[in-house]
Amino acid sequence: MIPMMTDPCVTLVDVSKRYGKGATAVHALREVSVTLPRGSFTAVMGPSGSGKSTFLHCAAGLDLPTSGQITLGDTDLTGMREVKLTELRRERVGFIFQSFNLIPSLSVLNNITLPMRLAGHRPDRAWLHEVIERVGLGERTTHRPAQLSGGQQQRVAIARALVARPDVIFADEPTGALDSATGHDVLMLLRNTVDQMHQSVVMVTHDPVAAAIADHVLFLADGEIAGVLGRPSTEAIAARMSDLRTGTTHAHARV
Ligand SMILES: Nc1ncnc2c1ncn2[C@@H]1O[C@H](COP(=O)(O)OP(=O)(O)OP(=O)(O)O)[C@@H](O)[C@H]1O
Repeated sequence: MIPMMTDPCVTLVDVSKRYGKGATAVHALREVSVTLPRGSFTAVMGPSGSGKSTFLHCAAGLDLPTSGQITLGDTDLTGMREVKLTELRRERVGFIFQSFNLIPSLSVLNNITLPMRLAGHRPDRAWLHEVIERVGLGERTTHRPAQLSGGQQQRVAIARALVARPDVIFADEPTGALDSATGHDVLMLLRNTVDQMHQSVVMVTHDPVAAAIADHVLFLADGEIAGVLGRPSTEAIAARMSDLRTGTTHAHARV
Protein backbone atom coordinates (compact mmCIF):
# COMPACT_ATOMS: atom_id res chain seq x y z
CA MET A 1 0.00 0.00 0.00
CA ILE A 2 1.25 3.47 -0.82
CA PRO A 3 -0.38 5.87 1.65
CA MET A 4 -0.24 9.45 0.41
CA MET A 5 -2.24 11.16 3.20
CA THR A 6 -4.50 10.31 6.07
CA ASP A 7 -7.87 11.52 4.69
CA PRO A 8 -8.56 9.14 1.80
CA CYS A 9 -10.69 10.10 -1.15
CA VAL A 10 -10.25 6.93 -3.18
CA THR A 11 -8.61 3.74 -1.88
CA LEU A 12 -7.64 0.70 -3.90
CA VAL A 13 -6.61 -2.46 -2.08
CA ASP A 14 -5.03 -5.32 -4.06
CA VAL A 15 -6.94 -4.33 -7.20
CA SER A 16 -6.33 -6.53 -10.21
CA LYS A 17 -7.98 -6.33 -13.61
CA ARG A 18 -7.62 -9.10 -16.14
CA TYR A 19 -9.01 -8.95 -19.65
CA GLY A 20 -9.70 -12.34 -21.23
CA LYS A 21 -8.73 -15.77 -19.98
CA GLY A 22 -6.04 -18.41 -20.29
CA ALA A 23 -2.92 -17.89 -22.36
CA THR A 24 -4.25 -14.74 -24.02
CA ALA A 25 -5.29 -13.02 -20.77
CA VAL A 26 -4.01 -9.46 -20.30
CA HIS A 27 -3.22 -8.41 -16.73
CA ALA A 28 -3.96 -4.70 -16.98
CA LEU A 29 -3.70 -4.10 -13.20
CA ARG A 30 -1.82 -6.36 -10.78
CA GLU A 31 -2.67 -6.05 -7.08
CA VAL A 32 -2.59 -2.26 -7.05
CA SER A 33 -2.91 -0.75 -3.57
CA VAL A 34 -2.94 3.01 -3.16
CA THR A 35 -4.72 5.70 -1.17
CA LEU A 36 -5.45 8.91 -3.06
CA PRO A 37 -5.73 11.90 -0.74
CA ARG A 38 -8.76 14.16 -0.45
CA GLY A 39 -8.35 17.79 -1.50
CA SER A 40 -5.35 16.99 -3.61
CA PHE A 41 -4.33 16.72 -7.28
CA THR A 42 -2.94 13.35 -8.34
CA ALA A 43 -1.52 12.67 -11.81
CA VAL A 44 -1.28 9.11 -13.12
CA MET A 45 1.46 8.42 -15.64
CA GLY A 46 3.10 5.40 -17.25
CA PRO A 47 4.12 4.02 -20.62
CA SER A 48 1.46 3.10 -23.17
CA GLY A 49 -0.39 -0.02 -22.06
CA SER A 50 0.76 0.31 -18.42
CA GLY A 51 -2.85 0.34 -17.16
CA LYS A 52 -3.60 4.06 -16.65
CA SER A 53 -7.04 4.03 -18.28
CA THR A 54 -7.93 0.77 -16.58
CA PHE A 55 -6.87 2.29 -13.25
CA LEU A 56 -9.02 5.37 -13.84
CA HIS A 57 -12.04 3.37 -15.02
CA CYS A 58 -11.89 1.00 -12.06
CA ALA A 59 -11.27 3.78 -9.50
CA ALA A 60 -14.22 5.74 -10.94
CA GLY A 61 -16.60 2.79 -10.89
CA LEU A 62 -16.87 2.77 -14.68
CA ASP A 63 -15.41 -0.72 -14.80
CA LEU A 64 -15.22 -3.54 -12.25
CA PRO A 65 -11.92 -5.01 -11.11
CA THR A 66 -11.38 -8.76 -11.38
CA SER A 67 -10.38 -8.79 -7.70
CA GLY A 68 -9.58 -6.37 -4.88
CA GLN A 69 -11.47 -3.58 -3.19
CA ILE A 70 -12.16 0.04 -4.19
CA THR A 71 -13.64 2.58 -1.79
CA LEU A 72 -14.80 6.10 -2.52
CA GLY A 73 -14.70 7.91 0.83
CA ASP A 74 -16.14 5.13 2.98
CA THR A 75 -18.33 3.62 0.26
CA ASP A 76 -17.20 0.24 -1.04
CA LEU A 77 -17.73 0.14 -4.83
CA THR A 78 -16.87 -3.50 -5.23
CA GLY A 79 -19.91 -5.70 -5.29
CA MET A 80 -22.21 -2.70 -5.80
CA ARG A 81 -25.07 -3.32 -8.25
CA GLU A 82 -24.96 -1.43 -11.55
CA VAL A 83 -27.97 0.75 -10.72
CA LYS A 84 -26.33 1.90 -7.47
CA LEU A 85 -22.98 2.42 -9.21
CA THR A 86 -24.63 4.61 -11.86
CA GLU A 87 -26.28 6.65 -9.11
CA LEU A 88 -22.97 6.98 -7.28
CA ARG A 89 -21.14 8.07 -10.45
CA ARG A 90 -23.77 10.73 -11.15
CA GLU A 91 -23.81 12.11 -7.63
CA ARG A 92 -20.29 11.68 -6.30
CA VAL A 93 -17.91 11.50 -9.25
CA GLY A 94 -17.09 14.09 -11.92
CA PHE A 95 -15.58 13.12 -15.29
CA ILE A 96 -13.52 15.10 -17.76
CA PHE A 97 -12.49 13.42 -21.00
CA GLN A 98 -10.05 14.34 -23.77
CA SER A 99 -12.93 14.64 -26.24
CA PHE A 100 -15.09 16.84 -23.91
CA ASN A 101 -18.15 14.53 -24.31
CA LEU A 102 -20.70 17.36 -24.50
CA ILE A 103 -24.19 16.95 -25.98
CA PRO A 104 -24.13 18.99 -29.23
CA SER A 105 -27.84 19.86 -29.19
CA LEU A 106 -27.80 21.25 -25.64
CA SER A 107 -26.74 24.74 -24.55
CA VAL A 108 -23.72 25.25 -22.30
CA LEU A 109 -26.04 25.68 -19.31
CA ASN A 110 -28.00 22.52 -20.05
CA ASN A 111 -24.80 20.52 -20.63
CA ILE A 112 -23.51 21.66 -17.25
CA THR A 113 -26.68 20.73 -15.37
CA LEU A 114 -27.52 17.50 -17.27
CA PRO A 115 -25.91 14.95 -14.89
CA MET A 116 -27.62 16.58 -11.90
CA ARG A 117 -30.97 16.64 -13.64
CA LEU A 118 -30.52 12.97 -14.66
CA ALA A 119 -29.90 12.25 -10.98
CA GLY A 120 -33.18 13.99 -10.16
CA HIS A 121 -31.61 17.02 -8.46
CA ARG A 122 -32.01 20.73 -9.07
CA PRO A 123 -28.69 22.53 -9.12
CA ASP A 124 -28.14 25.08 -6.36
CA ARG A 125 -28.58 28.38 -8.30
CA ALA A 126 -25.89 30.32 -6.42
CA TRP A 127 -23.34 27.52 -6.75
CA LEU A 128 -24.17 27.03 -10.44
CA HIS A 129 -23.61 30.73 -11.04
CA GLU A 130 -20.33 30.67 -9.12
CA VAL A 131 -19.04 27.63 -11.03
CA ILE A 132 -19.94 29.19 -14.40
CA GLU A 133 -18.17 32.42 -13.45
CA ARG A 134 -15.11 30.59 -12.12
CA VAL A 135 -14.63 28.65 -15.36
CA GLY A 136 -15.12 31.88 -17.33
CA LEU A 137 -18.28 30.93 -19.21
CA GLY A 138 -20.57 33.69 -17.92
CA GLU A 139 -21.10 35.10 -21.42
CA ARG A 140 -21.56 31.73 -23.10
CA THR A 141 -24.34 29.91 -21.26
CA THR A 142 -26.77 29.88 -24.19
CA HIS A 143 -24.19 28.80 -26.80
CA ARG A 144 -24.06 25.29 -28.26
CA PRO A 145 -20.75 23.36 -27.93
CA ALA A 146 -20.02 23.76 -31.67
CA GLN A 147 -19.98 27.55 -31.16
CA LEU A 148 -17.14 27.25 -28.62
CA SER A 149 -13.38 26.74 -28.90
CA GLY A 150 -11.82 23.49 -27.65
CA GLY A 151 -10.64 25.21 -24.47
CA GLN A 152 -14.11 26.63 -23.83
CA GLN A 153 -15.67 23.21 -24.40
CA GLN A 154 -13.32 21.69 -21.85
CA ARG A 155 -14.32 24.46 -19.42
CA VAL A 156 -17.95 23.38 -19.88
CA ALA A 157 -16.90 19.83 -19.04
CA ILE A 158 -15.08 21.09 -15.92
CA ALA A 159 -18.14 23.09 -14.83
CA ARG A 160 -20.33 20.02 -15.44
CA ALA A 161 -17.99 17.98 -13.23
CA LEU A 162 -17.88 20.64 -10.48
CA VAL A 163 -21.52 21.54 -10.21
CA ALA A 164 -22.55 18.42 -8.28
CA ARG A 165 -19.72 19.02 -5.76
CA PRO A 166 -18.37 15.50 -6.36
CA ASP A 167 -16.06 13.66 -3.97
CA VAL A 168 -13.55 13.37 -6.79
CA ILE A 169 -13.05 14.46 -10.39
CA PHE A 170 -11.39 11.96 -12.75
CA ALA A 171 -9.79 13.52 -15.82
CA ASP A 172 -8.55 11.36 -18.71
CA GLU A 173 -6.01 13.31 -20.82
CA PRO A 174 -8.01 16.55 -20.36
CA THR A 175 -5.54 18.58 -22.43
CA GLY A 176 -4.90 15.95 -25.10
CA ALA A 177 -7.03 17.71 -27.72
CA LEU A 178 -5.86 21.25 -26.89
CA ASP A 179 -2.90 23.38 -27.97
CA SER A 180 -0.32 23.91 -25.24
CA ALA A 181 -1.42 27.43 -24.18
CA THR A 182 -5.10 26.45 -23.97
CA GLY A 183 -4.10 23.21 -22.27
CA HIS A 184 -2.15 25.17 -19.67
CA ASP A 185 -5.21 27.35 -18.92
CA VAL A 186 -7.34 24.24 -18.45
CA LEU A 187 -4.73 22.71 -16.13
CA MET A 188 -4.57 25.89 -14.07
CA LEU A 189 -8.34 25.84 -13.78
CA LEU A 190 -8.16 22.26 -12.48
CA ARG A 191 -5.38 23.33 -10.08
CA ASN A 192 -7.62 26.14 -8.82
CA THR A 193 -10.50 23.75 -8.20
CA VAL A 194 -8.18 21.92 -5.80
CA ASP A 195 -6.61 25.00 -4.18
CA GLN A 196 -9.69 27.22 -3.96
CA MET A 197 -12.64 24.83 -4.05
CA HIS A 198 -10.99 21.94 -2.15
CA GLN A 199 -11.78 19.48 -4.93
CA SER A 200 -9.93 16.18 -5.33
CA VAL A 201 -8.65 15.58 -8.86
CA VAL A 202 -7.14 12.43 -10.38
CA MET A 203 -5.77 12.97 -13.88
CA VAL A 204 -4.28 10.53 -16.38
CA THR A 205 -1.79 12.21 -18.68
CA HIS A 206 1.11 11.42 -21.01
CA ASP A 207 2.50 14.93 -20.61
CA PRO A 208 5.18 15.58 -17.92
CA VAL A 209 4.40 19.32 -18.07
CA ALA A 210 0.76 18.61 -17.21
CA ALA A 211 1.71 16.11 -14.48
CA ALA A 212 4.01 18.68 -12.85
CA ILE A 213 0.91 20.71 -11.93
CA ALA A 214 -0.24 17.89 -9.63
CA ASP A 215 0.66 17.40 -5.97
CA HIS A 216 1.65 13.78 -6.54
CA VAL A 217 2.48 11.74 -9.60
CA LEU A 218 1.66 8.04 -9.44
CA PHE A 219 3.60 5.94 -11.96
CA LEU A 220 2.30 2.68 -13.39
CA ALA A 221 4.32 0.10 -15.31
CA ASP A 222 2.97 -3.26 -16.49
CA GLY A 223 -0.13 -2.82 -14.36
CA GLU A 224 1.82 -2.23 -11.15
CA ILE A 225 2.63 0.89 -9.17
CA ALA A 226 6.18 1.84 -10.06
CA GLY A 227 6.50 4.74 -7.63
CA VAL A 228 5.07 8.05 -6.47
CA LEU A 229 6.74 11.46 -6.71
CA GLY A 230 5.56 14.40 -4.59
CA ARG A 231 5.54 17.86 -6.23
CA PRO A 232 8.03 16.75 -8.89
CA SER A 233 9.55 18.96 -11.57
CA THR A 234 8.78 18.34 -15.25
CA GLU A 235 12.37 17.11 -15.66
CA ALA A 236 12.08 14.61 -12.80
CA ILE A 237 8.84 13.25 -14.26
CA ALA A 238 10.32 12.98 -17.75
CA ALA A 239 13.38 11.19 -16.36
CA ARG A 240 11.21 8.69 -14.46
CA MET A 241 9.10 8.08 -17.58
CA SER A 242 12.24 7.49 -19.61
CA ASP A 243 13.45 4.95 -17.02
CA LEU A 244 10.08 3.18 -17.10
CA ARG A 245 10.10 2.97 -20.90
CA THR A 246 13.59 1.46 -20.89
CA GLY A 247 12.83 -0.80 -17.93
CA THR A 248 15.36 0.77 -15.52
CA THR A 249 14.31 -0.14 -12.00
CA HIS A 250 14.20 2.18 -9.01
CA ALA A 251 13.24 1.67 -5.43
CA HIS A 252 9.54 2.51 -5.17
CA ALA A 253 8.91 6.03 -3.99
CA ARG A 254 6.99 6.68 -0.77
CA VAL A 255 5.29 9.95 0.04
N1 LIG B 1 -11.21 -4.05 -23.20
C1 LIG B 1 -9.99 -4.59 -23.24
N2 LIG B 1 -9.83 -5.86 -23.65
C2 LIG B 1 -8.61 -6.45 -23.67
N3 LIG B 1 -7.47 -5.84 -23.29
C3 LIG B 1 -7.58 -4.56 -22.88
C4 LIG B 1 -8.83 -3.88 -22.83
N4 LIG B 1 -8.62 -2.62 -22.36
C5 LIG B 1 -7.28 -2.52 -22.14
N5 LIG B 1 -6.67 -3.68 -22.44
C6 LIG B 1 -5.24 -3.98 -22.29
O1 LIG B 1 -4.88 -3.71 -20.94
C7 LIG B 1 -3.59 -3.12 -20.88
C8 LIG B 1 -3.70 -1.76 -20.18
O2 LIG B 1 -4.48 -0.90 -21.01
P1 LIG B 1 -4.80 0.60 -20.62
O3 LIG B 1 -5.64 1.15 -21.70
O4 LIG B 1 -5.31 0.63 -19.23
O5 LIG B 1 -3.33 1.24 -20.66
P2 LIG B 1 -2.92 2.79 -20.75
O6 LIG B 1 -1.73 2.92 -19.86
O7 LIG B 1 -4.09 3.65 -20.48
O8 LIG B 1 -2.47 2.89 -22.26
P3 LIG B 1 -2.38 4.18 -23.24
O9 LIG B 1 -1.40 5.12 -22.60
O10 LIG B 1 -1.85 3.60 -24.51
O11 LIG B 1 -3.77 4.75 -23.34
C9 LIG B 1 -3.09 -3.02 -22.33
O12 LIG B 1 -2.28 -4.15 -22.59
C10 LIG B 1 -4.36 -3.08 -23.14
O13 LIG B 1 -4.12 -3.64 -24.41
